[in-house]
Amino acid sequence: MSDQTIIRFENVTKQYDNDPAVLNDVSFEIERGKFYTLLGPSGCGKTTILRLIAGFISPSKGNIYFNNKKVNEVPANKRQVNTVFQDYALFPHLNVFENVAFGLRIKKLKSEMINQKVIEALKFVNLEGYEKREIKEMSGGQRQRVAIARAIVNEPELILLDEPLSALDLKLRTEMQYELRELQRNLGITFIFVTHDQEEALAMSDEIFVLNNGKIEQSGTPNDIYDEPINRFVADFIGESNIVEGVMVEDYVVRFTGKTFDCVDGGLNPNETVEIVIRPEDLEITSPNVGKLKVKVDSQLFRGVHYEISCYDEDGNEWLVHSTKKAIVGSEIGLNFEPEDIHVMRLGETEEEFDKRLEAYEEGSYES
Ligand SMILES: Nc1ncnc2c1ncn2[C@@H]1O[C@H](COP(=O)(O)OP(=O)(O)OP(=O)(O)O)[C@@H](O)[C@H]1O
Repeated sequence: MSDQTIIRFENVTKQYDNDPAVLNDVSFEIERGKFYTLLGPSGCGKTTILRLIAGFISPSKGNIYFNNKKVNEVPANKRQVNTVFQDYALFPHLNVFENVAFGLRIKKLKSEMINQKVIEALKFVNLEGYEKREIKEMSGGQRQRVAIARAIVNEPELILLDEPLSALDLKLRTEMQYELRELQRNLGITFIFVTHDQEEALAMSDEIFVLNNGKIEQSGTPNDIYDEPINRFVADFIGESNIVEGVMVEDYVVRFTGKTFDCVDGGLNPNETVEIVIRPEDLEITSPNVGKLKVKVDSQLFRGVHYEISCYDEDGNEWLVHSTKKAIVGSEIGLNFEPEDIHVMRLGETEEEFDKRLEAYEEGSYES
């Protein structure tokens, strides 16, 4: 554990009543001053993690530490945490100023102090001058900023954001992604952000936790997760992928679609069955006799920045290609890629096993 750790989950399981566990033996650490994203499909347990951190619910098993102190039973109002909810949960009968001032009034701060802090928080979210406005007179994006001002005015150590951008249209959503990221950097407070939108997670986060069925499948920087997904779920969930079965020949050599290719992976057993991921943007279109793979173009969609081309090889595997070059539907083309574009995944490997294998392999001491 580093000195920077603010939250630590130690083998946390959460079960509601006698239902099956919605979080299952989850362990992770959150560091000070970073932007984290919990990413995963509906029902995977993202909100449950936020509610455990906020103190709205307690774990069924395991421990939660806040600044190295166990807080399993510490109530929400005794934690230095503020939550921005999906619907913002603003008070419709109070104006902008009073919405932001609410928590400070409960703490019984002097009115000059409240004034100063509220104005400062509104300045931070670019809403200076909006103090007297009614909530119903504010747009979706502005309401979002009021909710954030209400969270930061309390100077929490941690801000939790539960899908705060999901109600906004695409343009405003993109704008708010920039704003939120900028705000987090300027404040230096840890943000934990929940989304099921993978592009949003990749764009905003220092670190992403990919969740599935109450477990963390993989955690890491956006680059780590995009470039080295550890299994089919992560590869599929983060971006689009071509996934085919293969066999490891030896370190740096893998066989798939009946051919042998150089790759950059190792630490696997010879003849071990593996899964291969190649991202659509890493496939380059060339003539059929030159390409490493020969495929037939099945369909093509223009996506603005690229064509999305669906092809099939002779074994019936589908290959999705993102290319600025147009292809002809029904024609044969070749596909090229570099050794580092091939990502090899060991079947059923956990994140811990993956990290250990990589470490041992890089140190040259791997024994399988
Ligand atoms: N109070 C509760 N009582 C019983 N089951 C619950 C309760 N709250 C959540 N659950 C269940 O726990 C599971 C995880 O829910 P959670 O809200 O954490 O998921 P999520 O990943 O945030 O989903 P979404 O993206 O849809 O909000 C779901 O199956 C949900 O039905």
